[in-house]
Amino acid sequence: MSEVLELLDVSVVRDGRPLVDQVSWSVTEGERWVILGPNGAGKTTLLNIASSYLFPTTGTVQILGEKLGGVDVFELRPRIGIAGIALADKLPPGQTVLRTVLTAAYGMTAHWQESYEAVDEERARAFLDRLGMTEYLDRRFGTLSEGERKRTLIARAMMTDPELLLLDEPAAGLDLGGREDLVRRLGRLARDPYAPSMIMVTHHVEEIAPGFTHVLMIRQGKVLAAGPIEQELTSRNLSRCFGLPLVVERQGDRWTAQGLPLT
Ligand SMILES: Nc1ncnc2c1ncn2[C@@H]1O[C@H](COP(=O)(O)OP(=O)(O)OP(=O)(O)O)[C@@H](O)[C@H]1O
Repeated sequence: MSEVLELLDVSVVRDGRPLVDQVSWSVTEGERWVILGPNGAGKTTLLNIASSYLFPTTGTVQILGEKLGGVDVFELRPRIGIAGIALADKLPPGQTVLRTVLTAAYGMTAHWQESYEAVDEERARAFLDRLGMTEYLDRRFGTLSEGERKRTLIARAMMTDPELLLLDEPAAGLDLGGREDLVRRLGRLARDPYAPSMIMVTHHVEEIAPGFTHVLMIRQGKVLAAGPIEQELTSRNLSRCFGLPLVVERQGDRWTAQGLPLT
């Protein structure tokens, strides 16, 4: 098993303040990680490092065996799939869902003159189908609901056959049905042995799909806990992470958390 991601003593400092503070973390091939933490904790900053878009102020980062700073990021990036809100804003709203997914195969956000291979189109249709988007192939991306947009972005991220898949709050803004539908689909992906290693940022333990194996908890840029989910996703760790008394429970293969009542 090889390391997919390795951060050693990584800090990101802006305006004299560490957004990520001496983080050491490694993700091994096949693992599925959840990053949990309150608003402003540094979760997206960590994902931006993992996607090679942000270089740390200090420390070293290895992504898919390549050292950040010593590798051409344009060769590295196609090996990483990213589904996040920031990307959604960069995609042309007038482009169809199918085109939106297809353009990922060529590492671009809009389609110009490139001719797509039939095999690419088949792949795009297959990923969209797995995410329940078959009925929307010809719809314009900009007209999709938030849930439909998120599922399209995940299909898009899978297009390049990435070795590492990064999901930034995939269930944020979804209604209960939409969340549960997405969690089921992510669960299927997480348990697929051929699926890439995965890192998902979330605010809610209810959004952790079955099949996720590890959790990293971060608060004010510092890692509070990192390791196997059954070991680290405890009431104690979660309470420290979010800064109030919380009780976390496992129900079957899902998680729930509640604050303790005020006395
Ligand atoms: N370029 C920047 N310059 C200064 N501060 C920044 C910059 N980018 C992010 N920050 C700050 O760094 C902190 C961590 O941001 P980050 O987006 O990583 O948090 P997060 O855990 O993803 O938060 P959320 O859950 O709200 O999305 C925040 O306080 C944010 O305001």
